Amino acid sequence: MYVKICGLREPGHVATAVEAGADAIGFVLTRSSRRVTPARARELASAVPPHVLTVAVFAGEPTEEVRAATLESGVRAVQLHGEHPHADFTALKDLGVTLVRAGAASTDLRCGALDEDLLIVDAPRPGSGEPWDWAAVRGRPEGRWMLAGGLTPSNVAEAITAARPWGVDVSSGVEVAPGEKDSGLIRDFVTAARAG
Ligand SMILES: O=C(O)c1ccccc1N[C@@H]1O[C@H](COP(=O)(O)O)[C@@H](O)[C@H]1O
Repeated sequence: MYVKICGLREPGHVATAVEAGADAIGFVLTRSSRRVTPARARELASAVPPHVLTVAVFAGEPTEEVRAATLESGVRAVQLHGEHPHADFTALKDLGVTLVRAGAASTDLRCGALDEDLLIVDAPRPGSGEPWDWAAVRGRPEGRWMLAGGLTPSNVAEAITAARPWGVDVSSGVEVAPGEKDSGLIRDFVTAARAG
């Protein structure tokens, strides 16, 4: 089970996620209580070993802004939320980073439909911590796809059973307050996801 921990802002939480065995770590570069600057994302990403994917998260920014922020942060993957045309993914190909498309269950559920490398199937309001009907997508997404939206250490096993994803992605569920991660919850989430 591939595990991504998103919305990290502090070096201690980055270290915890790496030690706990996360496969990917996300930095939010869009409007959010978890937002960090590209410079801060670079600082945080510099402590992440190469086997862990560093991801910059965007939601609706123009491609040129995404490109500039990605280069400045030095991350190895870009995650785009929202209604992006195929051309936006094509325009980012030359960056040589992993492209991640994120959308709700109503979007095209074939990973690679827009030339992305990974797909995230998320709640209607990304980053809200709101659970949704995970079972509704069971058997529908194709390829390498992660389930997100309202996952926590307590419910991730149930969500995996319901939706049968390739991976899982969490932000709110490992926080004690909006934007405030908790090391214990990060560890618990990775353990529960792997056991699920
Ligand atoms: O985490 C955010 O603040 C965020 C803001 C805008 C777009 C995406 C965001 N995060 C993504 O949302 C899900 C996690 O949601 P949840 O908080 O666990 O319910 C995940 O894909 C994050 O990368």
